[in-house]
Amino acid sequence: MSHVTMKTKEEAPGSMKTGTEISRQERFVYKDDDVIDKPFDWRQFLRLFGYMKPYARQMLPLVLLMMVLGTITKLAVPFLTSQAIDKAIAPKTGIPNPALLYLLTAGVIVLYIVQWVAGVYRIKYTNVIGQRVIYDLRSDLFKHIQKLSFNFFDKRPAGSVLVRVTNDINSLQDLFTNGVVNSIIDCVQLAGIIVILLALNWKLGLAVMVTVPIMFFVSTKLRKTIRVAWQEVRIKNSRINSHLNESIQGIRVTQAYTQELENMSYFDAMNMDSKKSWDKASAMNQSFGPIIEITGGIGTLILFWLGAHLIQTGNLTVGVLVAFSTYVSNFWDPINRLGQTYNQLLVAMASSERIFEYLDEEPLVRDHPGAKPLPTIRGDIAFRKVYFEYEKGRAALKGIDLDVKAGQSIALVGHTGSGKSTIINLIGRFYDITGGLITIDGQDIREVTLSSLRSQIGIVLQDTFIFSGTIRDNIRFGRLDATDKEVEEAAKAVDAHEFIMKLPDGYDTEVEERGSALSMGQRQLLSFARALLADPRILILDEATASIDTETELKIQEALKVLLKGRTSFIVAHRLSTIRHADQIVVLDHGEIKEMGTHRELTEREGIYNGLIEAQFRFL
Ligand SMILES: Nc1ncnc2c1ncn2[C@@H]1O[C@H](COP(=O)(O)OP(=O)(O)OP(=O)(O)O)[C@@H](O)[C@H]1O
Repeated sequence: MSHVTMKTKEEAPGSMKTGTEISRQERFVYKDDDVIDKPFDWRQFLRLFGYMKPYARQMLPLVLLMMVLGTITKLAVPFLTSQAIDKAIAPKTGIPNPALLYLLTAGVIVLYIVQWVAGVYRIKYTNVIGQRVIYDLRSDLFKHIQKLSFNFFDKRPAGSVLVRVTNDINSLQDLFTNGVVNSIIDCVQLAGIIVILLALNWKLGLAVMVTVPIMFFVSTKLRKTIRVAWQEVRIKNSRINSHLNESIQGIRVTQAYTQELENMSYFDAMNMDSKKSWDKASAMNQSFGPIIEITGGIGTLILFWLGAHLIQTGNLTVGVLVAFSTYVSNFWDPINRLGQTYNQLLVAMASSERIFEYLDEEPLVRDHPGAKPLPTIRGDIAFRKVYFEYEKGRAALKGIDLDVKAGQSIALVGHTGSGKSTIINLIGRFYDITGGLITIDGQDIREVTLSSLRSQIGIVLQDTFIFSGTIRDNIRFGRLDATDKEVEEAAKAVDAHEFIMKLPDGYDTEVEERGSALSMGQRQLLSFARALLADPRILILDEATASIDTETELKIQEALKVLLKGRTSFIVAHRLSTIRHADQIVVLDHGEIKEMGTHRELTEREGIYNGLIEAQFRFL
């Protein structure tokens, strides 16, 4: 793996870079694969083809039957043609045999029909198998990615995850729908042609095939470079996709900073890069065609030269020569296709390696063996000497001790980066602590099942994620079996009902992903309703920092009171009104608790809290 950065111009050693150059060159960094030519990995190959297993029994026999029928009929036609020439049109006796000619012609027609029907059904069944395999792979991958822990997503841009679920899976599609079956057909056909050629006239057969090893050698060498070139195209496209995803997600910031032109020129460079690599690979690919044609031409030359000689010496009939020429022309196609399938297979192996890498990624946070479901909780939470680091050697929390009684509300305050979000991430076990113990009602949270723990914790994040769908669906996300009435009651309780009813279709108004048509305050109220509907014993809330008008602020404060009532709550608090009402305020600094107490207790001290409060007032 390597970091790939776009460079707009070559850096001269020791040259000075301007700010613009630095930002243009190093602004976007995407993690790509290197173009590597790995030895064939049989275990991975078997794992990949294991996906065909569930369908092999039902459909593979049918596919094989169609394949055999198709191949036999294809190979039989030239033979019948040779018989028609030698026995019906120009037999040794000199008397043509029209009856036999009609019979053989009818035979050829029947063979073509069988070949056509077999082809139609073979394609139909292989497509079904291929599509099912792709469906299974895609859904396995999606299911697995959903289970992966936060740390997995911390390390990867969304675009690159997206590329694996889309591009990499798609690149397997061709192999499964065409490649596999076609290559079996090609092998059978090739073997059939070789046997027939040798049986018809072994001398001529061997002479025609003399070019095969030469062609094989040349093409193997060439294909390797072609394959690497195509791999490069794939990597460049994958980088474009990552960048596209990032650009669209960040379009508002781009426009706000009027960076559109910069972005366009960066994208242009990427696009051009991709086009160039495509041109290169495609030109290389085209060079392969003439090699096959020249070899085929040499084969045909040998055939007619030696064939004519053999006919003159009475060792070959015209019919056999005609059959030979058809077989020989059918000989190069399978060889060509086999080479292509081999390339396709190697590309698929590279893709499947990337897919399996994700599938093999174990969620860091998972149920321990013997984990029991957490019974319905009261909501006592305790932190005992809790240590945590996201990256080895960089402690984010250092020995946190905290006791929270059921029903209490805790406000977490502190400078940016002091560890507030980290604490709330640990309660829901989105990361596992590196030292110490966190208990809920006296139970170590690592000893209970994740689903039983998380289902009893409600989380309202600062970035309130609204999914595409109706307002009703978005609130119901808190508890999927809630009735419409319950959804509306939750909305009423947090005072969201009024604004929802003003929307064009009320609760049935469709909102786009991220709820961009809603205001920040509205999104927040919706997420409160969602959390209220879930009715968790423990509530975690990352308060939005964005300033909202006083009226909405009051609304949110009222909604919060409803939401927090009777629940243990942790709030990353930014507003004085929220902080003041908390039962305990925990002041964090560089991952440690520096002060703890009620608002009154803390304001009486000359500590960090006082400094934070004063700073807030200074800006008012
Ligand atoms: N996903 C992550 N990977 C690595 N380090 C992280 C990650 N998230 C946070 N950190 C680091 O852990 C420390 C604590 O971060 P945390 O997000 O808990 O701070 P915070 O108090 O919530 O800050 P803010 O008020 O700015 O949200 C910081 O030094 C931060 O850089």
